[in-house]
Amino acid sequence: MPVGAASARGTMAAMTTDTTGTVARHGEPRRGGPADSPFVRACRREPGPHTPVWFMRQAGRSLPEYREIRANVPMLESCRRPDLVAEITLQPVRRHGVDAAILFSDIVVPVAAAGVDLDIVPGTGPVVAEPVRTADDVERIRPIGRDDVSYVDEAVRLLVAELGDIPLIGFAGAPFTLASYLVEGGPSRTHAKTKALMYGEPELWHALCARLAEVTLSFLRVQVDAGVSAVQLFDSWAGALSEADYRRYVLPHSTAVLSGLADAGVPRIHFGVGTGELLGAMGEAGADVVGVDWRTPLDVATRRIGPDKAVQGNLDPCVLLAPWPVVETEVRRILDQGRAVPGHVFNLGHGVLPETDPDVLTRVVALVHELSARPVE
Ligand SMILES: Cc1c2[nH]c(c1CCC(=O)O)Cc1[nH]c(c(CCC(=O)O)c1C)Cc1[nH]c(c(CCC(=O)O)c1C)Cc1[nH]c(c(C)c1CCC(=O)O)C2
Repeated sequence: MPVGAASARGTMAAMTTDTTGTVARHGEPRRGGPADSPFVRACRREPGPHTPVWFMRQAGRSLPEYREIRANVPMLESCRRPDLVAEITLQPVRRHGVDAAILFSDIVVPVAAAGVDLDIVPGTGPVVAEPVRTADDVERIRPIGRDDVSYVDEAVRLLVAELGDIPLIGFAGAPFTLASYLVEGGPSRTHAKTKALMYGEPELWHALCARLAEVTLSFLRVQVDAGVSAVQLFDSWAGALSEADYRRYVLPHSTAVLSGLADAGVPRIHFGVGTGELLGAMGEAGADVVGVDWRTPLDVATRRIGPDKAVQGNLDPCVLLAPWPVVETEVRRILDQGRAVPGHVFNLGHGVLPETDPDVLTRVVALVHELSARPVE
């Protein structure tokens, strides 16, 4: 069981709270808290007791307890209720024993707080009432502060107290991925309208991305100030771009977000799907850890990213639907590759699919811990 999981499991009777407010277990020496956890150590490329593992979209529809709690609550409303956010965030920690929790929220939450009229439609994703396509539309996206997302501040504080030594990951969507939802009006396979605006009206494009970077940075600042131990910037759809276009149209804005957190003292993870050709640039944006999908082996990724960053990934989420021996072989292969890189956080190459058997996730966590266990000096 990971350190501090007893807290997340709700056995608070076995806990004491020291003068710094940090929960410690009876009979155990005080440790360094989440900053000393296997997850944060791997992000810093420091050795730890085992390879840490968590799953993108671990809080969500693969869990029956999630479906139950969300039964009559719309997605955006659930993101705005700190009690629900805390409970849903803790569900996968209790069930799987993962090495990190990720805040339950969505990439469009700060954009909604900035005044964009949108909803998250079940089975579809974010849908924007009036797509953003003109300079006036961009102007209507207001800068945000703590008061606009006080429910996130509150939820993070609740969670940090409850999680003890287990780190909480905060997150936000990167400017390109957010811009795609805003310009298209919803999910898109080709991002055609987004790219048309990018190529056709570069000034407007840069104004939109600069505004989104500002909103994103403020949103992440609120989470850092409330106590998250790491942040992940999701640029899920950046892989739709060539490296040259990524560098020209996107990199300056994602850099504004990540470099804006250089003084925050928490690891910054930068993730996208289909970004094999962009990995070097995504590292340059100011990441400490670069997320890698299943298309690029971790050792190849590290050659592209450089030795001064850790990598996170990269099991194909579809492998979890295969028979267990296949899952085991793939986990072993990824851990072997992970041994050859400066720091490895085990994860999927993209989010958990809703049809995934949660017991398989639990088994993967145990297997990663078992196969990677090592003595620490
Ligand atoms: C692109 C993107 C979105 N949201 C997110 C991304 C980036 C990650 C990625 O690439 O998958 C990020 C996200 N969304 C959610 C989380 C929660 C934390 C976690 O467990 O990882 C995170 C990190 C909850 C969610 N966000 C959403 C759900 C499903 C809502 C439900 O339960 O009805 C959850 C749990 C909705 C959502 N929101 C979005 C999509 C594409 C969807 C799925 C649409 C669907 O298939 O229903 C936008």
